Amino acid sequence: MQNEDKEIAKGFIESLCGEYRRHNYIDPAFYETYNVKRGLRNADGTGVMAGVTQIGNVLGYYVQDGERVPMPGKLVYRGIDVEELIDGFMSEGRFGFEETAYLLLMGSLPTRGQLSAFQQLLSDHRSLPRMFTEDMILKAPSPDVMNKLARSVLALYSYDDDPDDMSLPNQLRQAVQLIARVPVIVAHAFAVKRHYYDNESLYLHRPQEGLSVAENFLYSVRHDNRYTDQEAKLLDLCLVLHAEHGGGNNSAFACRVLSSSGTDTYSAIAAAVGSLKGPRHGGANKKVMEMFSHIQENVHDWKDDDEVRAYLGALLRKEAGDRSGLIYGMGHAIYTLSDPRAVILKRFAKKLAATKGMLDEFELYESVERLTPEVLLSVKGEDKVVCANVDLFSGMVYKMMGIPQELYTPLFAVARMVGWCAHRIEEVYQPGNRIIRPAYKAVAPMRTFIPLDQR
Ligand SMILES: CC(=O)SCCNC(=O)CCNC(=O)[C@H](O)C(C)(C)COP(=O)(O)OP(=O)(O)OC[C@H]1O[C@@H](n2cnc3c(N)ncnc32)[C@H](O)[C@@H]1OP(=O)(O)O
Ligand SMILES: O=C([O-])CC(=O)C(=O)O
Repeated sequence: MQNEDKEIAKGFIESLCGEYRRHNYIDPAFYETYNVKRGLRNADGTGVMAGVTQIGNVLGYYVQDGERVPMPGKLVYRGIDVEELIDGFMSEGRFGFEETAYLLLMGSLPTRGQLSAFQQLLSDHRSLPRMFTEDMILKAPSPDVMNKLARSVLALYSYDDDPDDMSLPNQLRQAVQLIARVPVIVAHAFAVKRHYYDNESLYLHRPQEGLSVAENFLYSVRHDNRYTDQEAKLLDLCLVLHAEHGGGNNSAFACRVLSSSGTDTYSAIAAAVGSLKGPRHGGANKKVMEMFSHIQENVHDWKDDDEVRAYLGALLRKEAGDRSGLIYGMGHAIYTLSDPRAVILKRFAKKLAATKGMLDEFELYESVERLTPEVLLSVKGEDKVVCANVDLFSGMVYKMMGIPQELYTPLFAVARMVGWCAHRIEEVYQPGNRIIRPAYKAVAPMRTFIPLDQR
């Protein structure tokens, strides 16, 4: 398009925006008038009950005499407290992500034999279809790895001999294949992104037989393939912590909504990837890093609470940062006093910061965690109990491991793929499940059609 035509098109779009604004305002008071559950949340902030699941449970409050009472957060996978699960495999010195994937998909902890057969199955399904990287990743690069991941998941449909077969064996095969392949897709999409957008050399590593998901990931994204056992075990822990979060989180629910229509696995999972990319959901881990670079640039004395408080206030008033009005890494739909994953990650972040000489930065994160509730109260009058969520410290851990920022949200997707697949299969196989179809209160008044020359 010529520059002049671009200007005309821009002017027309601006006039369309004015037209849109004139006819499309919805008064927020309607939510109360019509008792509409904004964000599918009840008036007390609890989520509307939209389904039944055996996969994961997220506890952040209890209800007493009709009141929501805050409590320390708990995350439960298939009835097992995640903290107990982690202690279990870590104390025995093994990787836990594959075991967690088996637990979440199947509903029971694997025996030694089942675990090694499952690891082998993942390994056998890891390689991408012939020419997939060349045709689907290299030829249409994206500056955003999550965008490339969503498109690649969708593209896998055309490489699958039975993409629409809804039988359990086929659904499980697709789930295992996706869990195994997504780390490879992410590694290749990242390499291609660096090559095309950052003018870096291109290297594409093949996954190695016998390595865990965490080891293979580090092996693939590093040009020299090198990693330490300590790094791989820490990444494995991060993957376990991000693997699942109940049926109501935005991406799992998106996956369940699509699955309830009877659509194929790739469509449902691509939608979940798209949801996770959002900055209020998994994309927050990348936003946390951007936010801290703004804080670090603009707050001169990181130890001065008044200065930090003032900057957080400016963030909330949309006067600083990305002007979204959000303090990323803080707040959660369910957790109140604490997010158990943030508690664990904070512990590791502190240990790593001490060894890397980054304690000042760690303490700044702690100040943001400590000061956000009072700033939310003073700026927005919001007195809900808010805590750090999983995204506050995960990025700092990844940063100290030398993992590039573009991979933070994709790593979340690598882990959450397990939860999405488990929720999809549950949605498809629950007897009595119906298409998910909530209602929207229509508020536009009726009017008559006006012929074109009379408008
Ligand atoms: C993996 C994950 O998805 S974890 C979450 C990652 N997201 C973030 O870190 C982004 C920052 N946090 C947030 O935006 C929110 O806390 C969410 C999206 C996580 C949860 O949102 P909600 O369930 O609506 O939170 P809640 O009911 O506590 O919100 C009450 C109000 O406080 C605001 N609020 C809550 N947390 C924050 C925050 N961190 N920064 C600014 N405002 C906040 C909400 O926007 C809402 O305001 P509104 O009434 O004007 O709409
Ligand atoms: O549960 C939610 O709303 C968000 C989520 O997925 C998580 O915290 O991991």
